Amino acid sequence: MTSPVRMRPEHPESRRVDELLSTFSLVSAGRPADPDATLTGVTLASSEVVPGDLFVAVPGLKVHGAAYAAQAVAAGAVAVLTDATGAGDAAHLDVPVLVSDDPRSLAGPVAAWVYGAPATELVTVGVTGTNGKTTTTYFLDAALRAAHALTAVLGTVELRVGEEAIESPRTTVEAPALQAILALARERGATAVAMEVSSHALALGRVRGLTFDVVGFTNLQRDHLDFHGDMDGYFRDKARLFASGQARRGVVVVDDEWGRRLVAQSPIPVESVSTHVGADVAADWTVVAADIGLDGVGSSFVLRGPDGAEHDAASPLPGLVNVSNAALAIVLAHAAGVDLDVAIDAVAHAHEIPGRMERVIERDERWPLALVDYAHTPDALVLALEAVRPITPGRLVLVFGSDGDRDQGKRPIMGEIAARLADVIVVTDENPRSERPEVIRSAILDGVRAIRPDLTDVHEATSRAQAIRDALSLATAQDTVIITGKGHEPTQEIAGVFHRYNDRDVLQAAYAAGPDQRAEQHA
Ligand SMILES: CC(=O)N[C@H]1[C@@H](OP(=O)(O)OP(=O)(O)OC[C@H]2O[C@@H](n3ccc(=O)[nH]c3=O)[C@H](O)[C@@H]2O)O[C@H](CO)[C@@H](O)[C@@H]1O[C@H](C)C(=O)N[C@@H](C)C(=O)N[C@H](CCC(=O)O)C(=O)O
Ligand SMILES: Nc1ncnc2c1ncn2[C@@H]1O[C@H](COP(=O)(O)OP(=O)(O)OP(=O)(O)O)[C@@H](O)[C@H]1O
Repeated sequence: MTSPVRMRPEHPESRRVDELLSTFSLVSAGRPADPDATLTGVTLASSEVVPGDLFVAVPGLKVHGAAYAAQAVAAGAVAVLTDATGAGDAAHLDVPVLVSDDPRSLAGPVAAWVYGAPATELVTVGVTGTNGKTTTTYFLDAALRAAHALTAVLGTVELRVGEEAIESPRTTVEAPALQAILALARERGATAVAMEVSSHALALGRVRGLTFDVVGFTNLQRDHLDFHGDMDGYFRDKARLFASGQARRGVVVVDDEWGRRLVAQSPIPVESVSTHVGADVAADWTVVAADIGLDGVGSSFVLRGPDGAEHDAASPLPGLVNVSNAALAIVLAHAAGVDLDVAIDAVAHAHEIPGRMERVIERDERWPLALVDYAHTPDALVLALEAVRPITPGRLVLVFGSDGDRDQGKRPIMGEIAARLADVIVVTDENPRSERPEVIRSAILDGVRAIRPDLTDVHEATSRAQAIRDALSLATAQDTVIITGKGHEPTQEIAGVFHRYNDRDVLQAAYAAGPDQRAEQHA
């Protein structure tokens, strides 16, 4: 995977180590700070150190970063910021060691300081929620692009500044990497940034040191309970984005109780958006009518603003959830200073988003329609299947699995959903990680069996690529094949190894091999 190291300013500002000490009231351990020593960057990972960096050594869930301080210094780190425990390990190093009670929380503010507070020169918008962050962020970027000459978009799919993009290592990068990217964006002349903010990022302080101009909330659904404990804990972590000092104002979708709770308790001013037509939820912005296009291309809807004026709008992706994402993106862009009509028009014409209801094979007389979607939670799976049903004259063929080392409870639930809403099911692997893949598949199949005890039209494939080929060979041209769970992901993680793998590539290779090959497989 490409590292975010490349996303750094070419001409960084420099800061003196002794100033860092006084600005953040740090205690010095080990060698005293040389008054001439300067810092030009910050990192949390020894493997990403660039000469001139401050290495922030934090206590992790697995190891203490201070164990890698010597490696960081060998790679060019000029100082180490750590806690009292880490200071013991780092004291012998030939660089100043600065001590704080909570170096992880300081990493963002310190990086913002080193890079010269880049966010203050950018319009910054952050989007959180279980589902829809990526989609909303891309819709939002389309609207920001209509008003700004250059923008950046940061999230699960990629880290993009203008036309320069790299694969993203995760949804929200570590705080120092984020500040470096913001500094690069500013250096390149970008004036607006749309980014996804995961609950892990909020829990681990990755957006500290950045005050967003506007933040958005999509929804809260069951996910990541392995990390956050329960839904209340998950909500508390998400709600951290809506805090004074973290954001100036917010926009919240109030379709679920969590959104309504967030509005009720938010310490920052928020606007609410209700997107379920007829739900009768009081909100500042309301989707009062929606025409969910049966062509699977998109939907049109009417958005009523706080002044009562009604606006014709559209989502370029199918399904009700994308009406919700489009409405949120429009209101976020407007709150971030984009003219409302400009935002509505730009969102309606937003480009396709990798792995989000992405149509890879179009239906013709020989091929089924085949799509890739990132749905990997029970609710998202329901929505994805419901979105494609109206555009499926024949049977709905679903290929899916569930991640290893992640929430185990959702496996049978997703199996049940598949059995209820799809006609033909191919259960396969997602990212098994350290778990045995057959154990994961078996948990999913338990759920399938609860609805379809005889397992009619249910298949199991040990290789995901084979599962996709199987699905294509099972499908007729009237059917729709939908592959959920991995979306744009460029790798599959099996037993600690990341294999290059992408659902879209497999579909395209099968398509390139031709329908005859498909028929042969069928035979
Ligand atoms: C659960 C979680 O988020 N863990 C994060 C946490 O890891 P950790 O506390 O276990 O760190 P550790 O491995 O003990 O290492 C401690 C410190 O030593 C450093 N280190 C470690 C080894 C080394 O060789 N050199 C080195 O410098 C590490 O960079 C780290 O700073 O801190 C590390 C950096 O400080 C993160 O890289 C790591 O994210 C891991 C990789 C991860 O997979 N996170 C996922 C779950 C995540 O954040 N996902 C969300 C999206 C979720 C979603 O919505 O789907 C995301 O934003 O991507
Ligand atoms: N507003 C929404 N409500 C519920 N489900 C949605 C919504 N938007 C998208 N989805 C479903 O969730 C899946 C993930 O969408 P998207 O990638 O936009 O979300 P995300 O928040 O970025 O997810 P992740 O954090 O896992 O990367 C989509 O493939 C779709 O099936």
